[in-house]
Amino acid sequence: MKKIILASNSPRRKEILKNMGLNFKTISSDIEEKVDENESPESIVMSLAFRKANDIFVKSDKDSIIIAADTIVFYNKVIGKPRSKKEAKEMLRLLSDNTHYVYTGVSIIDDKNKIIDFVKTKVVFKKLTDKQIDNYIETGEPLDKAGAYAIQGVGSVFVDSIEGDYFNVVGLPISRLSDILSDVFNIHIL
Ligand SMILES: Cc1cn([C@H]2C[C@H](O)[C@@H](COP(=O)(O)OP(=O)(O)OP(=O)(O)O)O2)c(=O)[nH]c1=O
Repeated sequence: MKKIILASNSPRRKEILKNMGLNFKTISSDIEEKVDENESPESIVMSLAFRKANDIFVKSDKDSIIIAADTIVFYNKVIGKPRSKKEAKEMLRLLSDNTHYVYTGVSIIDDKNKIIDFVKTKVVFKKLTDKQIDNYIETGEPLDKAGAYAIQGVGSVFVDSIEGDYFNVVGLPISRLSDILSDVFNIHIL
């Protein structure tokens, strides 16, 4: 059986994969997450996911399968992780009372296959007051999250509805990933 490596620093991705009962280890990739904002959101997340996976693939034993992902929010433009509280506030004001899309690119590679795919989830936000945004930022939750919120945390109270895979918003489209593992890599979660 090949060794599975999750190329990620994200505790959320680790948790989602762990819940599937798979045996894997985590190694964080340290690629620079530079994006060309003129590219489409799907090509941005797919290319970053592939670069994270490939970074670890080239440093690993050849009998490894590497999984990596990248998540961004899209509302008229690409919204990544906020670099400051001020940026977090700007992002949350943009998302307030609007519909945005969360894109997660996922890449799975071994010595025979290099798969890159993405999943898109629609998220509708309620109207937020400045006070709610300020209080939320003070929790510290938004700072390492694309779009400056966490649907799995207190940020859930901002969400009116979603259409699509919830886990894709949290950072790992586990249902699609499981299909790819099964169809291409002969790894069956169930
Ligand atoms: C929208 C949203 C994003 N996020 C997170 C998922 C990702 O971890 C993060 C986006 O940053 P990413 O660059 O995709 O991932 P990361 O830097 O956290 O981890 P790594 O590159 O090492 O795998 O935002 C949530 O946890 N909840 C949410 O609701």
